[in-house]
Amino acid sequence: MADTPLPQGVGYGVVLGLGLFFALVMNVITWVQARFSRYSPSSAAEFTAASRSLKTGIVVAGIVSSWTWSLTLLQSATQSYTMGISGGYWYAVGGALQIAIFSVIASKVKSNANRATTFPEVAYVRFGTAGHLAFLWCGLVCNTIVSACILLGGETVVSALTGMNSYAALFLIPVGVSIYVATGGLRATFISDATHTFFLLAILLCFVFTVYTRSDTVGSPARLYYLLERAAELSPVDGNYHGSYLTFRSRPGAIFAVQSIITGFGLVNCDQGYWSRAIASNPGTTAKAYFLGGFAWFSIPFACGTTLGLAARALSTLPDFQTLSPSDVSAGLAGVQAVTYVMGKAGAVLALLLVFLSVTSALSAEMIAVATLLSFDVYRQYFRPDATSREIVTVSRYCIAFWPVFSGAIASMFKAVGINMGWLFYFLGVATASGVFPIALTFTWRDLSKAGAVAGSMGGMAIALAVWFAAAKATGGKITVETLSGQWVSFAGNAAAIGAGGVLSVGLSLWRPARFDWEKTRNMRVVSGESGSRDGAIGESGGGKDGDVAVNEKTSEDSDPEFQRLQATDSLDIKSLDVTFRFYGWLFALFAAVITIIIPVPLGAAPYVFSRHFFAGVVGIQIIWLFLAVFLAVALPLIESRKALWRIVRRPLVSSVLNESG
Ligand SMILES: NC(N)=O
Repeated sequence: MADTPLPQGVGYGVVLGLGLFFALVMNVITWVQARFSRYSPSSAAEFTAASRSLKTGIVVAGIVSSWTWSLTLLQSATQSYTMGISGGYWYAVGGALQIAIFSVIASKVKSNANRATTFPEVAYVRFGTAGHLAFLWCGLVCNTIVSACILLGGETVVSALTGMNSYAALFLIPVGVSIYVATGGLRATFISDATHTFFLLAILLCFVFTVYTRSDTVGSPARLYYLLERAAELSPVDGNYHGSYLTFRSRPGAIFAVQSIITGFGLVNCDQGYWSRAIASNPGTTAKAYFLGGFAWFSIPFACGTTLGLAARALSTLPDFQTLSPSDVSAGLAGVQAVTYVMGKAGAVLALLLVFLSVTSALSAEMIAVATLLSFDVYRQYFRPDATSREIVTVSRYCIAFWPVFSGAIASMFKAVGINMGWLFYFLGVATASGVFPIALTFTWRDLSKAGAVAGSMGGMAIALAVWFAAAKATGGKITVETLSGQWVSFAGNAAAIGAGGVLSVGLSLWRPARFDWEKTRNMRVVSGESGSRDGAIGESGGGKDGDVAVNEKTSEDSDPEFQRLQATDSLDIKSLDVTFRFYGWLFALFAAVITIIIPVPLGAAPYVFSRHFFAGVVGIQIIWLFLAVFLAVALPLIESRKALWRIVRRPLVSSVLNESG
């Protein structure tokens, strides 16, 4: 994009002004909550795990918002722009499956390691230092690449729309986020997530309605259909049936489907953020929240692909639509250019806000995840085993201050050597998917051995990198940024990562099974000196009352609330958790079968290009799905927290009246 639709000042205004405004609002909320509810962010359990007591709606909002990266919005549109409607669909499948499968894994986390805070901690109990360091490495690699990817997506859009200096954007975007995360901890990220999700979905709905009902250039599914037919004549998709953008019979779509699913599995398993959320939620609500979160999140990349990506391709047939260079497309600018063309400056401002919101909420989740890993698995594990709750919170805050600088520097290095967000997306699977089997099996399979866990995660990563480089050399003659991002090359790296991780971890464990006793992880030690719970906070759970898993409360002589909490949660009803595990196992299998087989396979197997009516039906489903997401991620948290919100609003009012009259 040569000219920028907005002045540079708008870029700085949004990045710094809006970022600091959010920080201020979140600080006020955190202060009010610490003052008028029972949760204080000075406790480690509250800071890193939100006292493990959040309700379904707020966890759904957190999951949707933290899983909606700049990459989600931009790359899904790019995929549909380049390979047609199946691109955005497969992007959505890839991410939604991984979130939804956590509903199954989460029951196992609860029943087998409810006292854990991080996934490497559990590896330490099961496999000792080697397992701990291997998993910690996987976690840190994942958080580093994801943070860089999120920042590069945000930077590309901010500088393309406003001309803001790229390196300034990379370092300034995280400033406001780090302030509110450092003060409020995980619960602050959940609350900001819910707010972000509301605006994000509202902006997305605005784009969808403008493109399909109000725009002079598109304005209806029928007109978009007509323009896409022309686009297929002018620049047909190599490997698609009749070169059409409206078919699932697509070779690049099929390759991307596999890549997207592998990458998604690698990302959620290696990202501490998703384990934190599994732990933070009430046992009765965790599984439900993950399933609903995956279902709601699907609507976002699906809409970005089907609306923004396809609109960009359709508009490219018009003479006054600015041509996108291959690097613009790879950097994720297709969708942004489409809304800017359709809505003018208003579209540019909304796109800027949309991407900025997604960057900040996703980055806040990454920051808290990294701070949790560094404070629990480095500081407490290797430097200060008797660290108190307060010390852990202090170290977490230093880590949150450090992470923006570190990830900004890494992203700048990538930028300087010509690596953009799209390239990193393909690299993510290569770098993380070897951890999928070893990490997931750590919580679910007692026979997983130390050799299997370490060789699977670390050996798998080494094999994946070797295969990736070899494939680039074999197909492109040399190893360059460009040859490494070829579709078959990254497919080979992704497949090697998940395959080698799986074969090594399962194979070595079958050879010498560990026969692990889950009581050891159920009795893990927790941080000493936990306290800080008072009563009633935003998103607070009803003590398991609304859940589908029984929690047998026990009374204790001990006055420490954290001790009492553990007494209660340690007596989780394992049988009920097994029922939850089986229920969500079946539900997940059904969801996976529908979105990966029942819908796309017949569509892809048949020599079929969507008819005009069929396409209009898909657009309708897309809109209904977005509204369902609004209900699950915006309305539900408000409905569930209405009493706590009212208490928080009422207490300052009552105390100020009492102060005045006293
Ligand atoms: N969060 C993802 N995979 O977009």
